[in-house]
Formats: sequence, C-alpha cells, structure tokens
Amino acid sequence: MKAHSGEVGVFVRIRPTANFADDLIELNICHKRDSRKSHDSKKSQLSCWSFRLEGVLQDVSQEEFYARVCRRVVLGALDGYNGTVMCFGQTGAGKTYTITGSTESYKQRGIIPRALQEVFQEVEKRTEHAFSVYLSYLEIYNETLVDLLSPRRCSPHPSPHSMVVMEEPGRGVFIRGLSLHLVHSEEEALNLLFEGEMNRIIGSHALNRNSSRSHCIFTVHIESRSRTLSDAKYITSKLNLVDLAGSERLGKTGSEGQMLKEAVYINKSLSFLEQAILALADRRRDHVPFRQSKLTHALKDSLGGNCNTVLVANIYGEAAQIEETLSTLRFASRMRCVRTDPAVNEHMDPAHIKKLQKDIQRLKEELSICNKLANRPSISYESLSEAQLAEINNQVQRYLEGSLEEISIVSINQVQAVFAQFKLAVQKCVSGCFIFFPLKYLPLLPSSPPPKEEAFEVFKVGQGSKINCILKENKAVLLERRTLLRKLTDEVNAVKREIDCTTATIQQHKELRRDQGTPNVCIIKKTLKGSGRCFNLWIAALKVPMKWSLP
Ligand SMILES: Nc1ncnc2c1ncn2[C@@H]1O[C@H](COP(=O)(O)OP(=O)(O)OP(=O)(O)O)[C@@H](O)[C@H]1O
Repeated sequence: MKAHSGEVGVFVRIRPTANFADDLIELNICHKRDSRKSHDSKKSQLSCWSFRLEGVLQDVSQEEFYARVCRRVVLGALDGYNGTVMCFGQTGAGKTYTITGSTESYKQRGIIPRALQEVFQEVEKRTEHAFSVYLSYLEIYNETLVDLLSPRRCSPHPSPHSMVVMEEPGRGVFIRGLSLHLVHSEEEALNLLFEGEMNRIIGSHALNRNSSRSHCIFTVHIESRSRTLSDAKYITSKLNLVDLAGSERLGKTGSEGQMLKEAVYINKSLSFLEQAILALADRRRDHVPFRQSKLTHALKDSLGGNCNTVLVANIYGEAAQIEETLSTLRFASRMRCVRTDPAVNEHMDPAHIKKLQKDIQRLKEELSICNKLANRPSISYESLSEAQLAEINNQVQRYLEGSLEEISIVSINQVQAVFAQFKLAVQKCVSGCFIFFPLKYLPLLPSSPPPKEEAFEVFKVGQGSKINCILKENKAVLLERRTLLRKLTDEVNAVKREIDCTTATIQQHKELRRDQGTPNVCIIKKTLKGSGRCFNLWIAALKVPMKWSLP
C-alpha cells in the first residue's frame, strides 16, 4: 500500500439524531478554493464558520465507516507503517461507539474488532511473510497509567505507578511496564479486547449513561519477517486505536465529587492535547509540549511524523450542543494542518547480525590459517578507512599522471580500491570527461591498443625498468669480454706466427745440422687469461742459440 504523505486525515462523524439542526449546520462538499473563499467572506460574520475536512459521515453504518476511514490505516500497519485512528469529541458524541462499537449486535462492532479481523485475514493471505501480532491496552485515568490487560490485575496490590512513558532511539515512544500479549487468532485477540473493556472505568452522567472517564489506547503491535528472503531485515508497526475521554461542560453533565474530579482531569489533558496539536501544526515552532501530560507524551509518535494518522471528530448534530460541536470542529481543522510523512519501520535483527559477525570472524581465522599454510605474508582483509581510501585514490591519480612509479598495496581491499579507481578513470576518459594521461600511459586505455615496440618502451621505463637495468649491465659485461677476447686472439695469432717462423727456422737448422751435431730443444708453457677464462697454450719451441734470429 502506498503511504499517504501530507496531512492528517480528518473525518467528522455525526451521532444520529431525530433533531438534526439543519438550520445551524450545513454539510457541504466544496472545491478547496471555494471553501476558502466562503471562509473569508464569512470572517466578518462572527456567527458563521466553515471547516474544511476530508469527509463528513452522517448515518453511515459501522461497516461503511470502517471501509472509508480505517481500512487503509490498518493495511498500512501490515506493510510496516505506524497508524493511528483517534476519536475526539464531546462526551456522548459516539467515540466509544466508533472505536469499540456496541455489543448489541455483531453488525455494530466498531473499529477495533474490525481491524483485528482484517489483520488476521491478511496474515492468512500474506503467506510469504511470518507475522507476529501482540496487543496492549492502556488506560490513562486521572493522569495515571493503567494496564487494562495486566496479568497482575487480580493481585490484591496492583501497582499502577510502575508504568512510565519512555522514549528510546530506534524504538520511539513506549510504555515501560505495559504488558504485551502475543495473539495467534482473531478469537484470541477479541477475548483480550473484551477483558480490557471489562476493566475500563465507566461513569454515568446526564449526557451519557456509560461515559468513559479515561483515555484508552488499544495498540496492535505487528512484526513481520519474510519467509522467502533469509535476510536480517524485519519490519514492525504500531496500530494505535485511541478512544479519548469526552470533553464536558460541567454545567451540562452535572458531574459532582469523583466524577467532577475526573472531568477536570479530562478537560485539562484535552487542552494539553490541543496545545500539542497547535504546536505540531505550526511549522515555525520547533518545540512541541508533549511532556505536559501522560496522554500527549504517550501519543508523541502517533499524532504525526512517520505515522498514518486519522482523526475522527465525533459530534452531535443538535442545536443544544452547537458550542461543543464548534469546539470539536476547530480542533479537527487544526489537526488537518499537522504534517505526516509515513515511513516503513525497517530493522535489522540483532541476533542475525551477531550470527553474521561470528561467521565473518570464523572465515577470517580460516583464511589466516590458509595463508600461513600457503606461506603467504599476512594479508589484511580489513575494510579501508576513509583516510586509506583517500590515500589510494591519491596514489592512483599520481600514478596515472606519471609522478609515481609504484602503488603500494598490502591488502586485498586496496587491490579492489585501486581497480575501482582505474575503472573510474577509464570510464571518465571514455565518456569524454577530461583527465590527463601522459602519452606513455595511453596504452592503458582499451580503446587504443598500442604497437608492440611502443608498449615495450613503456614497459621499459615503467614496470620493467629494473629488468631493463639488469639487461643493460649484462650487455656491458658482454662487451668488455668481447674486447678481451679480441685482444687474446691477436696475441694467439702473433704467437702462432712466431711458431711458424720458428718452425721454419728449425727446419732450416735441422737441414744445416744434419751434417754438424745434436739439436737443443725444450717445452714452453704459456698461460693466457682473459674474459674470466683460462686459455692454456702449449707451445713447442726450440731454444735457439743467442745468435739465432727470426727471419
Ligand atoms: N453512530 C451511532 N449510531 C448509533 N448509536 C450511536 C452512534 N454514536 C453514538 N451512539 C450511541 O450514543 C451513546 C453514547 O455514545 P458513546 O458512549 O460512544 O459516546 P462517547 O463519545 O464515547 O462518550 P464519552 O466520552 O462520555 O465516553 C451510546 O449509547 C451509543 O450507542
């Protein structure tokens, strides 16, 4: 169901009477602008008032009333929106009849039993969700909080003072000490409603034989969890059905003694309610006096805010009650100015969160054992702080600009952050946003694949710079060795030439000596070193006489 944001829904219900004051009360359904016009034109005539309301219901059945005014609030509560239906008006005008209904016939049952029926019918229909429904029934009598469903009610010393209106962030307003009752069916819920009704304080005066002497808040607390999604989210809502005590003119009701005291309390708390509504309706005011009375404090988050709120103004249609009717309608039109902004009450299940946290811890431990076994240095899996993210972004930016050679990475999350930044930079570039890329980094862009040689050059000055250095060093060593080898070859060739000459000379001597005597021969060992290797050359030479010379 879509939430109705904006104003509080305000409806008027007229108690049936044979003496409807047609000459005093005119029921008009006007276009908004026309209605304002008529209001302005009648300002000067003090005896005429015009009120703009969402609907006026006269002689409507309980069924039609529920369908037109309450159904959307009840269905909203099943969707997770808080809802409030509140009956306000003069004593005897039909508030209890509207909220609870008459026990005379099933047809005359009021909003509460119909809402309970609707809730359990919907619970049956919405099989994809598991619903929990709890009920509470609070009475505020002479500024005292009373639990109408308290299990301790029958005890000889029930303690009404142990209940307190509390506020907690995330929980809103609640009554500490008020009993909550889990109910599984409409029947169980109705039994509790009747039990609470029996405990209400009723008095009798001239205008109402069964006058409620207190304010009553019947609350249906709904919690729903998805059966199909196993997530930690769940929604809650409160449906408040409020039967306010009736305002009364003491002269008319003739209240005395205890009844008079009750009437004073009732009128005072209703006046505080009016003050709170005035403040809520005035957008310039930032303080709303909710704590002036138990009633306003208990209803703090049920009068506007994130709640679907409906006010039913119960009035008499008789001339004798015209003053009270005017006062009720004034309150109703003020209530219309209260802004609402209904929102679903979504929560995270603390037990589920705890379980997930435990799972994460266990997985981290397993991962750390795996890393140890795989001889990997300790890798951090912690998520990055704002400062760490900013540092990574800065490094990526400098890397892209060419002022940083390497991005230091020590964790998996940093790798992800770096990739995310690269992706962002590429996306910006592709989508036409200006970003500075030096020429050598352009090959990073998928839209312009570089030639191999160019890519190698980029590699040599970038990531491959170390390898390039080693390559250069090795080249220098090889060059040095080549020079040495050339020198050695020259030497060997010279020696060889020497040997050839010597051999030729020996040959000549041999031929000469063949007739003269024995030759003088020895072995010369010559060692040459070069390029880290030893070249041993064994050279046979002849010791020639000093007088011997090369040709
Ligand atoms: N719309 C209605 N149709 C039939 N009977 C009604 C209607 N409204 C009120 N009544 C009857 O009028 C009488 C007074 O109504 P009810 O007790 O609901 O008034 P009330 O506003 O709750 O008064 P109080 O503030 O004193 O408790 C009851 O007998 C009730 O049945």
